[in-house]
Amino acid sequence: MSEIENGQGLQARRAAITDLGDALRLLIEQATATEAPTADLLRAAALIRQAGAPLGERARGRFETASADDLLGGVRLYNPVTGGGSAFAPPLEIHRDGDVAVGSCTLGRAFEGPPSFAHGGVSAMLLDQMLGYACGMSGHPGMTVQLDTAYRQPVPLYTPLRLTARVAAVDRRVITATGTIATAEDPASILVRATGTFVALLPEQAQRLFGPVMGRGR
Ligand SMILES: CCCCC/C=C\C/C=C\C/C=C\C/C=C\CCCC(=O)SCCNC(=O)CCNC(=O)[C@H](O)C(C)(C)COP(=O)(O)OP(=O)(O)OC[C@H]1O[C@@H](n2cnc3c(N)ncnc32)[C@H](O)[C@@H]1OP(=O)(O)O
Repeated sequence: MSEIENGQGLQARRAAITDLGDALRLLIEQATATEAPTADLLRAAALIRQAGAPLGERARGRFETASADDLLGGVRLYNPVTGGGSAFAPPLEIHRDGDVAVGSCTLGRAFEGPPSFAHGGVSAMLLDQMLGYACGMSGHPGMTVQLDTAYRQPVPLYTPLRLTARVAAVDRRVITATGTIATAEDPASILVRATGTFVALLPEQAQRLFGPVMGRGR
């Protein structure tokens, strides 16, 4: 894509993707929290369809990575958990602190399960990402083959959260990682704990699963 062949164009595109993601996340928050009159809902639906139409004119296929992504460099702008371009992502921000991955995010209304608290599947999704990041960070990237979650207390919406993950054991291709969710205000009170098992892919497994994607050379 010639538009992003120079680095400046790439930075501008990534910033624009994140700007669009911010706008979409605001829209989702407004749309899930709204009690506006019914006529306003219909008007908004029509305007949103109109606004989105140009985006559909050039779309990538299933096996094409986004031109602004850098798969091997770990840049995934549409990751549904961490991606700044994803309407669906909180987004979760993760950084490394020694051998621990530390994450932060705040969940809005769209992630609600029990009234005023997060859906359990959302907590599992956040922890899967955290554990996967800890595996990659430790030099043992793998795919999740099992994820066990213990829900000790509900996770509140509209509250800054602090997540952690670390690798507990590596046995040849099998990596075990553990993680937690707490509020940023009270990080010692663990709301959700998870233990995940990850498997490092054999070359033939990687080829079978990701060959069609990697073949495109991005
Ligand atoms: C890619 C390079 C990246 C470089 C990254 C560097 C830094 C990156 C930093 C951060 C990365 C950031 C974030 C990470 C992102 C996301 C996290 C989310 C990850 C996911 O969300 S990913 C999607 C969900 N995930 C799947 O979609 C997997 C479906 N699955 C399969 O595709 C197969 O399952 C496969 C191919 C994985 C394995 O193939 P298979 O199943 O045939 O297993 P195989 O024979 O190869 O066994 C090998 C050993 O695993 C043991 N084993 C198997 N299952 C087990 C279990 N349940 N419990 C305990 N051990 C188990 C066996 O017992 C054996 O152990 P042993 O070797 O000791 O005998």
